[in-house]
Amino acid sequence: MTNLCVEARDVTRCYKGGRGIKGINLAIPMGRIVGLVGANGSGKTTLLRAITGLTGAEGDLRVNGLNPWTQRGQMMEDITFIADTAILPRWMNAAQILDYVQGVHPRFDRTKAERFLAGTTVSRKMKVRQMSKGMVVQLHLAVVLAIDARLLVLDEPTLGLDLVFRTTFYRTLLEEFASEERTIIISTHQVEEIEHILTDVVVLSEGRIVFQEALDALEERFFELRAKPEREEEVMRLGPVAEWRSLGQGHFLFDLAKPAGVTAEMIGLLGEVRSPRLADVLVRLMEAARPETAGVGEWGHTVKENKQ
Ligand SMILES: Nc1ncnc2c1ncn2[C@@H]1O[C@H](COP(=O)(O)OP(=O)(O)OP(=O)(O)O)[C@@H](O)[C@H]1O
Repeated sequence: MTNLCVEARDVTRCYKGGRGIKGINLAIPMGRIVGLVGANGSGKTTLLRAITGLTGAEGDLRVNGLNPWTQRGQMMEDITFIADTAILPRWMNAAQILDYVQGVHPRFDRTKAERFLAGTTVSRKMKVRQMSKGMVVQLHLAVVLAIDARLLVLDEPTLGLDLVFRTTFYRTLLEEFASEERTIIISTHQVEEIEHILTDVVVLSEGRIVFQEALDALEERFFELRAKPEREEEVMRLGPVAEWRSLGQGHFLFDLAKPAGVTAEMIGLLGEVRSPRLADVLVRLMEAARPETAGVGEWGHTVKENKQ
């Protein structure tokens, strides 16, 4: 029995013009909370739809050990997939939605959902169209948290919500759903909002995975150096993976995994070193992976003027 929740080997779904996802290799162990990050059109939704069996693809894909295309019915008993929290049928009231989920999902615990809703402002008789977006999220959370699934797939679940509801959504998810036996995959554009709950991050660019790493390892791997102009030539010789300017000062991102031989101590001799923000690392890596910005080195260099 495998302890991998998602295992993808060379998964490819090509649309016209070479768009889609290409050669995806992924191994997500059970119990992880994975952030799927990438620019618009990078393939996040396509990958999540393949994982949930909604989109066909070439290659090998196993979800909880099952084939999403030939064993979808059985596979979905253990998965909850939310494409958008705003899609609940507007003409139904909260109680009818719970009736519906109870009818279609064998692992739905109605009592648990009712208990969760009792602590919110959503009443059982209220129709979805009468609810604010925040209330719809509460209702959605009640459904999600009451389904005893081993994999929860969320495709930009908090789009269009205000900060308070976004924060509540993720906090509740972490407190009420996450466990060692459950895996969560969340696609998002706002990685800084969820980085505190993630264990891993996967970055897509133009349909390919350009980076995947556990967050713990990321902290050990990446350093940001602010160097004085007179030291910049020396800095460049150490092979930063990206560089940008802010208020005239050069910022250099180093990945200690490449090139081999560079250490934090060597970097520290050339200026002020700090841990970069995750969002900064990911944005620089995504920029560097794009053909129009890629330059020297495996990731390429990006030189950007940051006006802030
Ligand atoms: N059914 C389809 N037919 C044709 N092209 C498609 C289809 N679905 C997706 N694509 C293309 O595949 C690429 C990846 O799309 P996808 O929706 O997976 O990206 P995404 O990363 O989720 O984007 P966003 O962040 O904007 O939601 C895009 O270029 C898109 O136009």
